[in-house]
Amino acid sequence: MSYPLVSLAFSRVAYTTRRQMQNNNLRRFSTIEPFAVDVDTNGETLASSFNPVGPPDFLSAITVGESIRSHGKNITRLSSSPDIFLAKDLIPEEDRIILMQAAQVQGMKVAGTKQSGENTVRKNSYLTWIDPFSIVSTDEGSDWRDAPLVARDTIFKSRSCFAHDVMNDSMNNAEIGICFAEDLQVAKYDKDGRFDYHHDGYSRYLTVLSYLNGVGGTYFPFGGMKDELEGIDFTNENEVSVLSFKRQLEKCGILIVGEEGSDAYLQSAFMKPKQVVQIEAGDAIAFYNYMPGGEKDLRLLHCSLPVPKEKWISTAWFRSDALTGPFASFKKAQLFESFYGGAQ
Ligand SMILES: O=C(O)CCC(=O)C(=O)O
Ligand SMILES: [Fe+2]
Repeated sequence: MSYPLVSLAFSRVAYTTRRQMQNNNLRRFSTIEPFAVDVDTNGETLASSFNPVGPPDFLSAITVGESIRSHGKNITRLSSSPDIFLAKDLIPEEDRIILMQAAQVQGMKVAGTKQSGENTVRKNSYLTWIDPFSIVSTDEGSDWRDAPLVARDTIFKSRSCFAHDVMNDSMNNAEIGICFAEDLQVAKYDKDGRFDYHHDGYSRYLTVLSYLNGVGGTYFPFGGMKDELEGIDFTNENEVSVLSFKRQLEKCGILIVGEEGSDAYLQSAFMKPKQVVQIEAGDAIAFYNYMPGGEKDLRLLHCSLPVPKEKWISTAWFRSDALTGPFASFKKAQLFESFYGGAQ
């Protein structure tokens, strides 16, 4: 039995497993709701909630403000729809020092991500990438030479805590067609450095951002705004119209602050957050940038506000070219079938 290729002509493919098709001899598709699978068996309930580009089940299960302990870390849900989590103490101090030293030794480039046109959206910001698999000798005794090991460990912890089981399995099996991790990015902002509103894009379905020196400044205008956002299709808008919508809101979003405190940010008229979350050095936030159907979720727009002092972060990005974009539903049905299909 093959997949209903005819449905591929539509931008949405029915999320119907092969087993279901065999059982029901049915081909269902919808151009409105790709995951509206009728629920009449446990298998189908599982299918309708199966979202490999979302949080793992143990995190999906917790509500905003609730914490759990998993993989040795304390994880709290900061927002639901969009999903944002906080992990305490993801990177220990000695590893943070190694990453910052290695970035400097390796050399950091001016970060100049371009938006359309010539405007660069980052200011006073520098970055480098730490290759987790570069072969290094520790003979010479410099701590920063351990950086690849630290990068590997950081990426591994990030995905163990935050990637869906299916994605972790795929990464364990090096199925890069489904999911892979980028090298670890280390970025530094000088005082007044910033990174304007953006969506992480490039099929980066999961971002795990760790604060290396305890300075925050990350702002999610639509974090923690589930009810206010009811009925708005954030996949059909463009970033400009989404941001103009934001301007209508009196108070919105989640601001992450560190040891620098919130005053510097709140004095600017730039934004009025609904919630301020305090982080410490070593803490990490994780967020999921794509909808189950593969569309960019613009509720995950975020920025780094201009920082009052030097700021260091490292970022682990997990990408799925297969599960973002127009054929995501099709690929997801295939994945569901291979992971859960046999169990029914
Ligand atoms: O520096 C921050 O707080 C945000 C960084 C960020 O959004 C990115 O690197 O994509
Ligand atoms: Fe970002």
